Amino acid sequence: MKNIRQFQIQTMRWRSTATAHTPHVSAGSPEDLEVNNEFITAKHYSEVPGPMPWPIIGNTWRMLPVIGPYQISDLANVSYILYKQYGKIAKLGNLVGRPDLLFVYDADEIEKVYRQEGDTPFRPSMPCLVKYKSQVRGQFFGRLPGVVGVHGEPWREFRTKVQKPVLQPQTVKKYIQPIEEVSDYFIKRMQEMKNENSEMPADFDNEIHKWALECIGRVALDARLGCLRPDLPKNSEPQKIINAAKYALRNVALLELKYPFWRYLPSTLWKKYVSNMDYFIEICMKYIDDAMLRLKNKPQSVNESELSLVERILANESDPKTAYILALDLILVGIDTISMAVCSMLYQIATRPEEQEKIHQEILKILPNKNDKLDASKLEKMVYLKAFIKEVLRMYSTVIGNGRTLQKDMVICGYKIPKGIQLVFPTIVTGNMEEYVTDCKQFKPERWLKQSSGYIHPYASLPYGHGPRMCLGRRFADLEMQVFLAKLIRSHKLEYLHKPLDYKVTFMYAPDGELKFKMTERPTS
Ligand code: HEM
Repeated sequence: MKNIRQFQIQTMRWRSTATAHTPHVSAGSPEDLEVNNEFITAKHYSEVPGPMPWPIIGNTWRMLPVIGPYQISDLANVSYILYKQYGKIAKLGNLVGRPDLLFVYDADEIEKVYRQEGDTPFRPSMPCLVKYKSQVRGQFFGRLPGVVGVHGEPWREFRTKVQKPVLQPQTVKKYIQPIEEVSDYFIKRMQEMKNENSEMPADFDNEIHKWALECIGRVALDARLGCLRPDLPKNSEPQKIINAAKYALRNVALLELKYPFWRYLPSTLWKKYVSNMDYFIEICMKYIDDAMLRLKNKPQSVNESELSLVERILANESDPKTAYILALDLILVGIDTISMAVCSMLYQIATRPEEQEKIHQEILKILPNKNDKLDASKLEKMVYLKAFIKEVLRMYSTVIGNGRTLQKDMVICGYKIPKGIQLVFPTIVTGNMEEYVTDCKQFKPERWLKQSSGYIHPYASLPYGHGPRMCLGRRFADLEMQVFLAKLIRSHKLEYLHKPLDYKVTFMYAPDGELKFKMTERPTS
């Protein structure tokens, strides 16, 4: 709020001088002049349209149970409603304990913000995690507490250390075979899970979470955690890790928007959040410690290309804590995101037989024999499957939007927006706007193929975000989805024979209901 007040005083000053200067540009080049003119002619921040705040409680009441019209589970619709009511920029202001939220639905303006974000972009999500990492368990996390819920220089320093090993295609390729092994085993388990109608159990989404944790275990810990064992008890450690990671992510929106009072008083929800995080770290650390011990005792590989992700990080780092903290971050955000994306992919495949057949035919050509194994060049050839994945993420973006806290004043959609405001880029809306995507209402994976004639604005559908802060796990996420779907559809036909499901926001946006897919083995060739 202090920033907004400063900004208002500043803009009053600009208005009172005929040859106004903005605080961050000096009139010189034609571009500077253009920016200056933009600031002079832009409308004041207070004129940005949006729902009227109530006295004292502002707009937070809109998220409250019963009386509030905005439900967290319905945030995707709220994004649409704000767009329909107010246009390409809408302000949800006067929220308890937090800066205003400014929804931007203009892909050109989104591009402008991303292009100017500098090398320490600020993604405002999860202030509860910021407080947990920096204050509640500040001693444990230390000076470089990872990337999630970390900002400024500490974020940049940590991200620089891990960026190359995590995103290097060479490292990712090393995991094709391990992810294939985990996925093959999971598909076998799915066959065993089938009921008398050949359908998956009602809690199949939990089984997908186990597959996701098993994949992350291979990537971040070099270990098979045994999550897919048929006899895994409900109170097993892997299941507890899944529950704790889900709890941590799924309560962020509640803590941030519905019950933000933890900022002032340690509310029950906040205390639960802290004890859940403590518990999550305690169990994960056991597995991470085991992994580190195993790696320490393993004969050193001289060839860098042989090294796993963790080994690469350990080889470049004198402090093993980097590998520990990276593993915690990847496990925390890498289970529920990919699992809910896979739930969405499976639902779309099962309910779109024509597209499923195209995927099947493509995979058959690439893997003609039942026991053929995958490699990088085969995955490369799966252009239709990759396009299908992109199209699901466009129409049903698993993460419904991204955000940035403005680090300098900017003109957006013709309004002067002060530093400190939190921008929301609702991918779920912009990815479905005709202006940015030709025939946006049609599900058309072909639009992503090279020869397609349709138009897609490059900043309208960004499921993994953009720029230096873009999703750190995106290469693994793409690999895991591709490998699992390719292997499943190569060998099985998938159907969904129940009432159509609606999509809902938990933290992720995914089908809401029991995923009782029918799975029929295809004749082997
Ligand atoms: C389909 C699945 C996934 C989607 C849609 C997704 C989406 C996103 C988005 C939108 C961001 C914010 C990026 C930005 O600010 O520009 C993000 C950040 C992040 N994601 Fe993902 N993600 C997925 C899977 C994963 C997986 C599997 C992992 C871990 C293995 C992961 C790890 C991360 C991390 C660590 C960050 C924080 C990066 C930073 O702040 O530096 N994600 N993800």
